[in-house]
Amino acid sequence: MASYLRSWFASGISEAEPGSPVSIPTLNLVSPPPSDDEDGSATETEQDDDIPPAFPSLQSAQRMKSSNPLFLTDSQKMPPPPLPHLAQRTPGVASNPTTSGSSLAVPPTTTKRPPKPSKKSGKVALAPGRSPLDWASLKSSGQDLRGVDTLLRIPPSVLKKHNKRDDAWSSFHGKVYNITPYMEYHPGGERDLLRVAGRDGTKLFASTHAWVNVDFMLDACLVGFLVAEPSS
Ligand code: HEM
Repeated sequence: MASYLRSWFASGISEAEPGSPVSIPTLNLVSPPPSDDEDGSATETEQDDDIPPAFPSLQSAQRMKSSNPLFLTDSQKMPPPPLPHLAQRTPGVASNPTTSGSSLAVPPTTTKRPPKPSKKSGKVALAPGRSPLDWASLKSSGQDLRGVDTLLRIPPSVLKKHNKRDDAWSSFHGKVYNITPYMEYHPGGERDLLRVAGRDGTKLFASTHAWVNVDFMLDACLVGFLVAEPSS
């Protein structure tokens, strides 16, 4: 192979042709060191060049010392694992995972129905035009949302009377608000809001959504301040 390449180089690239418009650089051939196939014993159709030499070398000390054979016969090799009994498997039926090791059946955790969400409390679908943004617009519209002319001093007995859907007051942190206009805008629904109608709702409010700023939400609905019951 190497001799063939050398002869090809020698014949193909020699000198630039005189008078040629393009000057082809001259390739100075350096004779390679003589190799084994120079003696003419190797033929041009030789196929062995790509086969690597044996490793460790056939005459190496490792081969001499070792009593174990480097290449195992088929009978000396470890047998392959047994094939799964696919033919005996019924499609759709879980095979015993302790004996088979695998299964295509649905995992048992997903066969149990998820619990239905509780409808007791939670976010409700607000009617069109009753979004938090609509509430903000209503608050700043200047419309009277208090229902009173001046701020009042309100004892619990008076607060108690305002406990209906169309006349609902509630107190939070000592301030009394008319929550009636907010009913349709409450993301938690009217029913939950009515639970605090006519009484102090501070505790229930805080346990439901302490992050909501009630004073900001209902500032336009302030009707007065909760006071102690007057002694008669
Ligand atoms: C008048 C005072 C109240 C105001 C201004 C108010 C305001 C709000 C606001 C702004 C939200 C939305 C919160 C959010 O998306 O993070 C909300 C949700 C809610 N509110 Fe109220 N709320 C009031 C009273 C109450 C009361 C007394 C209850 C009774 C339990 C209640 C129950 C709920 C519930 C269940 C939600 C839905 C929580 C959720 O799943 O996100 N709210 N409320």
